[in-house]
Amino acid sequence: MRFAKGHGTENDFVILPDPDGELDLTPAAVTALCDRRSGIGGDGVLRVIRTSVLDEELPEGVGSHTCPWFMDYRNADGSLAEMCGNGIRVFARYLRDSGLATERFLRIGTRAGAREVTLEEHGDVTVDMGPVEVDGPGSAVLDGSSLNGRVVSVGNPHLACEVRGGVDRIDLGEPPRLDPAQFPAGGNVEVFSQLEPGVLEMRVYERGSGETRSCGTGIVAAAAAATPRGEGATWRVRVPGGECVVFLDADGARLRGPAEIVAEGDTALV
Ligand SMILES: N[C@@H](CCC[C@H](N)C(=O)O)C(=O)O
Repeated sequence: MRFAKGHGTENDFVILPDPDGELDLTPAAVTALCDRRSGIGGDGVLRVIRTSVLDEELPEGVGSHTCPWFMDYRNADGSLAEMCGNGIRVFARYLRDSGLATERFLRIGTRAGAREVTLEEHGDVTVDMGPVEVDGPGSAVLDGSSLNGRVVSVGNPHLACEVRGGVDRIDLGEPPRLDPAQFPAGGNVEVFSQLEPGVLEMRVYERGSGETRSCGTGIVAAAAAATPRGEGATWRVRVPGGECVVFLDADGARLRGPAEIVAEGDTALV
């Protein structure tokens, strides 16, 4: 099986080109690929498949005539996720580099709906992330203590928690415990602090992958939680793996950041 490896702010992915949907991608195969010692290593898998050959039910607006390609995203533990903000930039870069797409403006299908992606002239990739819902308060139990935040949906579920004293003092070694009534399918937990006007720092514990160096949807969730309700804003968000920019307005969010393909090869793990 051909594969590529890519990352966006060091959130890294194994990319599997499967245009005609011939692959039986089991959770066990995903965990084997993502294993950092016995596999290729990654926070998740991006299966590149034509929307027209997918056999799962697609969200409204994700038709093969409007979105030829579907980002079939899997977390490192093999679970499915609705959306991946870093992954979709890497996915777009792969489509373009491999010649599967020739345009700079792409519309890509995801389980959270269709997303418009622009490969910028200067190298970064901008994604229209769609609507962002900032809901009521929620909490997580981390390292025996309770952390309060806002429940945010960016197509996938997040708890974005503003913390005092910097994000480095928070131990994200163990999975945060979330209220199953609020997060029936689990969730991603972000801790963030404002460093200066317009600049946030953030760390994340991702559902299905553990602590990662970055999470694009998490970056958007933190930026939305830091913005007073009803206001537009631009935030630079620093994560351990780099920096992204979030533009928020009444329609939702756009996320801009880097996307790189670093290797290609063959694997017998699938
Ligand atoms: N790393 C991603 C998010 C991947 C999915 C997430 N772990 C979930 O289960 O919702 C990003 O960049 O957004």
